[in-house]
Amino acid sequence: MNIGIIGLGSIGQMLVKAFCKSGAVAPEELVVFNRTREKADNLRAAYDLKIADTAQAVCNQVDIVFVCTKPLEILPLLRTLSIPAKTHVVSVAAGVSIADLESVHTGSVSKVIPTVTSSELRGVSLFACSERLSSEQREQLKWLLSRIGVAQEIAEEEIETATILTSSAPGLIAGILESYAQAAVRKTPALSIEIAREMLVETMLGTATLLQNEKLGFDQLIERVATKGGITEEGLRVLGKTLPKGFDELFDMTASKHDMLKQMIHKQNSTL
Ligand SMILES: NC(=O)c1ccc[n+]([C@@H]2O[C@H](COP(=O)([O-])OP(=O)(O)OC[C@H]3O[C@@H](n4cnc5c(N)ncnc54)[C@H](O)[C@@H]3O)[C@@H](O)[C@H]2O)c1
Ligand code: PRO
Repeated sequence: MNIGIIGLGSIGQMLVKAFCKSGAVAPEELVVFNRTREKADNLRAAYDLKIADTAQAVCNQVDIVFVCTKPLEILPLLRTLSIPAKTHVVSVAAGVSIADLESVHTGSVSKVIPTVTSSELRGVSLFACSERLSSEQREQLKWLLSRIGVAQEIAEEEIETATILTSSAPGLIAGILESYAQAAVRKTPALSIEIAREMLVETMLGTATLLQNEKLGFDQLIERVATKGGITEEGLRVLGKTLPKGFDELFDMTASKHDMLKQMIHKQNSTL
């Protein structure tokens, strides 16, 4: 199976690394193109993949192509290409819908929202497929994504909220952890920020492992940690007062950003 990747930024490079690391794809089966050639050359130093000279050249020689450019770059790029109808086009862009993709490609299209944690073969890739997909194409996509983490098929109307739980989450969690560490050091300046960060990372890994291995619910873990009348209970009370409002705002603002992006994409599509 030949797989194309157009755009080798954070997510395009992650896909190359994850597909190779998982063994899902042999490097020789990958055909890549990036606007700046240097990124492709750097990857080539580690993986024996093929570098195409143009995006069109990628599309001419693959069964499935992952387009990993920014949301506003996807449709203009796809419009310049003559993509064989048998080629399955997968967009990873937030805000670009299946209908948008179907307006620029006569063949099968899918929307995937990957996550950077797939470079560790962990995390959730969201996917939604067009009705044009054959069952083989759908199974192939699901298989590829399940090799680099959990492949979660999802209705398009749910994908934006789910993106915040899966794809944005590593960045959001890092932001939460930084704020957690900074607050600890503000409280106790003798504590080093580096040690505070290390303690949180190890604790987060332990927490996730415990939840998963013992199949604990969040409420069960809370009960195990929070001694009745103890310290953690007090911390949870504070979180219960402050976090719901903050998380509601987070989902509202990221939904607004998705809406803004979709409007720009539709405006762009109607003027092209
Ligand atoms: N970063 C994430 O965690 C993440 C997660 C899910 C989805 N996405 C989506 O992935 C896409 C890329 O995001 P990113 O964070 O990797 O951005 P990025 O800016 O790191 O990468 C974009 C890459 O596309 C290349 N590019 C631009 N136009 C091109 C063209 N015409 N032909 C070939 N290459 C071209 C750029 O040179 C760059 O290397 C976005 O649409 C984003 O919504 C990102
Ligand atoms: N990274 C992309 C963004 O921040 C999409 C979800 C994760 O826009």
